[in-house]
Formats: sequence, C-alpha cells, structure tokens
Amino acid sequence: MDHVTKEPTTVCHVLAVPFPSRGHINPMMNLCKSLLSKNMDILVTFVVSEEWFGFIGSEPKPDNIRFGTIPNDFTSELDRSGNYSPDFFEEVLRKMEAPVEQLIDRLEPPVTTIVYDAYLTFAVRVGNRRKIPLASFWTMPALVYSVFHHFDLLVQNRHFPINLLEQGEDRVDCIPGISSIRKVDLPTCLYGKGLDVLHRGLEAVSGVAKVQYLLLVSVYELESQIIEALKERISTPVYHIGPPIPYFKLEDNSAVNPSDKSYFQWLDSQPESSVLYVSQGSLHSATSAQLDEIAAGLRISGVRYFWVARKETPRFEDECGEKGLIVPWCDQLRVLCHPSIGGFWSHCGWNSTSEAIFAGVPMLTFPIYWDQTPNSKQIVEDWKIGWRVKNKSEAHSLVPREEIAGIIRRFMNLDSEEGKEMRKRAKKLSQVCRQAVQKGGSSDTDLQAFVNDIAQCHK
Ligand SMILES: O=c1ccn([C@@H]2O[C@H](COP(=O)(O)OP(=O)(O)O[C@H]3O[C@H](CO)[C@@H](O)[C@H](O)[C@H]3O)[C@@H](O)[C@H]2O)c(=O)[nH]1
Repeated sequence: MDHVTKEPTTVCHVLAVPFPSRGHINPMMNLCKSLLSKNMDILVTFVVSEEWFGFIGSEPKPDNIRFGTIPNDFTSELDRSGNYSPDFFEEVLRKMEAPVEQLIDRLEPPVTTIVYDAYLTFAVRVGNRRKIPLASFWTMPALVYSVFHHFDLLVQNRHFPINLLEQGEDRVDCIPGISSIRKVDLPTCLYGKGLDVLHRGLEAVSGVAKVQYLLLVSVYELESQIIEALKERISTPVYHIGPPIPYFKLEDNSAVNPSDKSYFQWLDSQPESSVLYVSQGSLHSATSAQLDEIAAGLRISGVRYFWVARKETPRFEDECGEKGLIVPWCDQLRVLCHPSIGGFWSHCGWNSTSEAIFAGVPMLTFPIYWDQTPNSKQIVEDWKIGWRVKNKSEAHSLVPREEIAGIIRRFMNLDSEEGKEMRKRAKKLSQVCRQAVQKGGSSDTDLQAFVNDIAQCHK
C-alpha cells in the first residue's frame, strides 16, 4: 500500500529510509520535517513497515511527507527485546532491500535523493545501482562514528581486542578529536557479546565512501573537535544538523495530546526542578533484578519522580509511593522541558541525551548498550552535566537500592555546590543547542546547505 496519491510540484523527491525502530524513526521524521521547513517544495516518501504505519500513520506531519509502506516481514516491534540484537539486525538487512527497491520503482515522481539510516547499508547498493544520490543519516553522536571510522587505530595501538574485566579502566587516547576515553566507555559492540554486531557498525561507516552526503545529528559546538577531525579525513561532505529532536513542536502548546493531560497536571502540581524523570528509551531495559532495585531506590530516596516504565508499568505502579508517578509512555521532550523536572535518569540513547541537553536538564547516566556508554562518558566527563550511577567498570554488576537512593538524593539536592555548577552548565549547553537551530546557527546553516545541495543536484 503506497500513500503517495497525487503528484505535487516538486523540486526534489526524498526517499527517507529509517531503521525500523523508535530511536531511529523519530530522528528521521524530525529531519524530514526540518527539510520541509527549509524548502516546502520537497516531497518526502517515508518508508515504514505496515506495522509502523499503524503506530505513527496518524501523527501530525506536513502534507508533503507521505508514507511508503513495505510488508510486515520482520519480527513485530511488540515481540522484540533489543534493537541491535544480531538476529533482528540481520533480519532487517536481509528483508528490507527488495521491498524498498520495488517501492522506488513504483514512486512518482522519481526519487531524486535517498536519505537512509547509516546502518541500512543495502541502501547504498540500491542508490548506486540506480544512480540516485544518497545521504547517510547517522543517528548517534559523532564520537561513535569516529570510533568506527578509526577502528584500525584501535587495532594498531593494541587497544583491540578488549578484555573488559582486566582493561575496562584503561584509557584510549589515539582517536583524533576524541578526548581520553576508558575502554569500558567505548561502544559496547567493541567487546563481549556486542562483537556479534561490530562488523555492521564498521560497514555502516565504510559505506559512506560511496555516498554523496553524510548527515550527523550532532550539534557542532558539542562535538566540534571530533567533527573537525572527521571532516579532515572523510571526502564525503559532512553536515552537522543536530539535535535530532522535535523542538519545533514545543511552540504549539495546543498540540498536547488529550491523553497526556493527566500527567502534565501532576507535573504542574510539583515544585520547580523537584522531579526526577526516569526513562530507558524505547526498547532497552536494565535487567529485571536491577529494575527492582531502581524501583525501590526511587521510592526510598524520598525524591519526587516520574518514571516511564513501558510494559513494566503494571508491575511497579501500585507501589510507587506518594511521590512517584509511573506511566507506560509520555511526550518526552515536552516533559523534559516542564519546569518541575530537575533531573533525568537516562539510559543515554542519543535522542534522549539530545532532548535533555536541549531542555537544560542534568542527567544520571545508566547506559545499557551500543552508543549509550560513550554518550554517558561525554555527559559526565566532557560536558560535565551528569553523574554516573555506576562508577565501576563491571558492566553487569547490580547497583543496590540503598546506593541508588543515596545518589538520587544527592543529585536532586538543589542546594549542593556541585549540583548548582552542574545545573548551570546544563542551562548553558541548552542555550548553545537552541542557538544552533536558530537562523544562522551552526545546525540551521548546515541544514540549509544540505537542502540547497540536494535541490541543486536535482536541477
Ligand atoms: O516515554 C517516552 C520515551 C521515549 N520517547 C522517545 O523515544 C525515543 C528514544 O530514543 P533514544 O533515547 O535514542 O533511545 P532508544 O529508543 O533506545 O534508541 C536507540 O537508537 C538511538 C539512536 O540511534 C541510540 O542512541 C540508542 O542507543 C538506541 O537504543 C526519543 O525520541 C524519545 O523522545 C518518547 O517519546 N516517550
């Protein structure tokens, strides 16, 4: 079923191909909306499975963004347990190429640019075969791109392979633009079970040599040295266009979904900066035993909290105590920007990290997988807008409830000197981020340049 019905006057027709997962679909959709904010003549066909169309098909979007659906041939979103599980990853790579290619054949007007999630490397083959220009869309920080790009340096300097138990605290200093980083903070696909998908990360980055544009969803000022180092080493033009978040929707308060009103009322009744927002993104989760400790730690901390527990909600909501509210899902960016929110316990997905920075909210970091460990490192060590819940490098150790309660109390103490400094820095970075998307800001300028380039190349 294609939802492309009439042929508008177009300058260019972008095929957007996100990885079928919330943390990738959201930033791709935000990118498409941003493209249209620069040039309303662009037509976008946004590729999703029939299942994902059911999830997001009715969400508000400009008319020039239409959905192109492909069959539900892979594991249902509702049955998945981890978005980079090797099996799902392989399934997606195996099963998406043919239907995407068939879709391209059917679309009118013809596709003039493919913006694909960098991990969907089949898109490079498809675009190159058909001579359609390609933009690789990198949904993680520039740091992670750079680690993959410089993987050979890790090998040459004997930093790989990594024995985490013995070397987790050792530091790597050899990657251009990346400040000293502990091995345990490198992307988790560089050690242990993560190694099963390492080759997919390396392929994603090496594929960029065969495409016309690389889109990084970073804010230049946050990762400037890494981005500069990459630009020196990559011949493909690089555009930094972050943050990958729907900041534009904040202007419209009437856009609050009626079903979200009750928790916003609860937030309205809490004192300023008093609530800890807790979320682990859209897919991953701490272990069940760790969740029990987190739930108990939140309760005994005495701190107000708002927890998105997804499908674990029924398990915890009855015993959350009078200071807590647990919901299965929320309008996250709007929640983070609510004045009552004073901190974010985060798994450090890049979208969540970017939203917290935009909102000026400091983070308690609890990374689980892939880029989340380096994201935590940047939050804590480079930007100094957060603390680690786990300081030790034992990736799988359980953090007990008393320890969790203690760190939450200290973190949410608005009077502590270290907390005040951290909050000041978070507010400052929020301004940097907001300026980047203002007219003439670093992201705004690069986004405009990308739009001009794809429109130009089509003429
Ligand atoms: O109640 C909620 C919770 C989350 N979100 C949204 O869901 C997305 C979550 O994205 P992210 O924070 O990046 O987490 P994941 O869903 O885990 O994202 C995957 O994809 C990201 C981008 O590649 C990676 O950085 C992560 O590590 C990876 O797990 C964001 O847009 C949030 O705004 C909501 O809207 N409501």
